[in-house]
Amino acid sequence: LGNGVSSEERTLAMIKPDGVSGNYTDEIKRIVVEASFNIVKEMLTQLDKDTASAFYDEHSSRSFFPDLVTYMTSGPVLVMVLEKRNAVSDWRGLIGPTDAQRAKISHPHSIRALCGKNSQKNCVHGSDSTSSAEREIKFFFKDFVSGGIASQQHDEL
Ligand SMILES: Nc1ncnc2c1ncn2[C@@H]1O[C@H](COP(=O)(O)OP(=O)(O)OP(=O)(O)O)[C@@H](O)[C@H]1O
Repeated sequence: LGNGVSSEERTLAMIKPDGVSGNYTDEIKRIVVEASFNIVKEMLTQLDKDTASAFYDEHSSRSFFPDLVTYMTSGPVLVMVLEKRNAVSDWRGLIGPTDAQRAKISHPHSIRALCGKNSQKNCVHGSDSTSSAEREIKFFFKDFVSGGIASQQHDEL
């Protein structure tokens, strides 16, 4: 098209504290690259309580929320922006179901089957829709324009 618009889609992926501390980062990144995702941003960061709570705000009324925040702040996480066609659903497919115990049975080749432990310690995160992806990418990478026209951030000058 020549106007910078691409048909690529972006999603936010995160290797959660158990994945990073369990040394699964290299293996997960190998799976990401083999599945033809382009890693366009990455950041190793330690979430504090406010940041983890804000990220999972939609679950704030759930009984597991305090434990979820404790888990997500228990060590560094690796946040990545992944790009390919159908990135959101393809990444959700690769990570498998939320409950890693179930993943081991129903999706034995999924990432959560590989490195998750249960319904909380499930090793990785993936945006569940294109609108969540856009929100989550902005959450971690404020200046990063999601959705294809990433090269035009300076034209307000
Ligand atoms: N029943 C539960 N008990 C404990 N923790 C849970 C439970 N359900 C979900 N969680 C935790 O909260 C996170 C968010 O839950 P959600 O239902 O959005 O799952 P998900 O979309 O598969 O996971 P994520 O949003 O992290 O990719 C889960 O990934 C998990 O860490």
